[in-house]
Amino acid sequence: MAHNRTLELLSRLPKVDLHLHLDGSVKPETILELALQQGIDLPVYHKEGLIPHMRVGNECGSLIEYLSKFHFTTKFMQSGEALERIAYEVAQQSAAHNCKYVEVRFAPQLHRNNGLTVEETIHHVVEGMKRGQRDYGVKGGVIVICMRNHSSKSNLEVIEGAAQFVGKGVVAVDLAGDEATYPPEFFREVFAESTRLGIPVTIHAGEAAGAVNVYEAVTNLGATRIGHGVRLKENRTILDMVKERRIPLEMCPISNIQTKAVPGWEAYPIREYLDEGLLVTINTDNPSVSGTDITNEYRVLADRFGFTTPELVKLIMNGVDAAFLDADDKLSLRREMEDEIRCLGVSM
Ligand SMILES: O=c1[nH]cnc2c1ncn2[C@H]1C[C@H](O)[C@@H](CO)O1
Ligand SMILES: [Zn+2]
Repeated sequence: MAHNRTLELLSRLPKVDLHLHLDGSVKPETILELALQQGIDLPVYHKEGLIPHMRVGNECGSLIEYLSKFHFTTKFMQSGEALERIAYEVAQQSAAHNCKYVEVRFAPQLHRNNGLTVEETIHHVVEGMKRGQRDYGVKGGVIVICMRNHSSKSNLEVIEGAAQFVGKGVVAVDLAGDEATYPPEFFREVFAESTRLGIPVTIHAGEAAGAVNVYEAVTNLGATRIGHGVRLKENRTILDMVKERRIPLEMCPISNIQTKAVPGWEAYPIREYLDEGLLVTINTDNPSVSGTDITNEYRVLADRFGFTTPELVKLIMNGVDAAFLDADDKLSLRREMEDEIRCLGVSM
């Protein structure tokens, strides 16, 4: 186990989180308050009792089971006010772990039950993050998600909505949901539109299905980053392509074990990928569903794989390199983080 000094250092190191879902980052306390405000019944009225409804347990057997937890939370995320509040609270929670930059992703079509438009949902999430940046100093960007189980029409609406906010808070678009049932080739038409509009793309791939999905995402959907990519190790040729093109992998260790992207920690390829020279980044995916936070992700890696402090710093700085930021903003984030790391007495 990482002893106290390592844990203390991990929590103080400046970090980034590039893969975090808004609807997987809701505090149970917030659900309690939103339910009262919105007049929605809850199964229980105390924080501890809500956790089992929001979080997966050790017995989680698949991505499908993992995804079932989101139905509970999204019921409370159907107003602009709720979206803004939850985005704001992501910045608050990020600051508590010295996370300097966070890319928050959400699927607009899951938040329209009470009549919000796609653009309105995006507007409120952007506003919440802006307010979070003002109050907590956490910089951020929004990634707008298309869902695998939605129609092309619905996903095209999402791309068009996202395009309105590029340069005004939105940094990319994504594809999430049940990967095994809906392979990436079903979405060529949708992502042809994001390419046409010049919006950067990241795709969840190689999580609940094989490496060919990573190939499809990069070559036909225009992905310049990959969500997870855990199963890339199953195909040497595709792994080499990802390496040559310097496509960052947004890995989310705790979530990847829970969804059974690999059978267990002994099969988790992070050490292999780092040694191969792949651009691996560490992220949380869904703090409230996975019961994790960004410090915990690094702690688990230190414990399970014996990563040294310089290796952990390398993983952190890979995240800065992979961020959907323009060159100037990336350089200033990099400098700010390097200065802070040096101040902690860690050599770079
Ligand atoms: O790890 C994931 N893989 C695929 N889909 C996911 C993952 N985590 C969350 N989602 C889905 C469920 C959410 O409701 C949706 C939008 O954030 O994205
Ligand atoms: Zn995800």
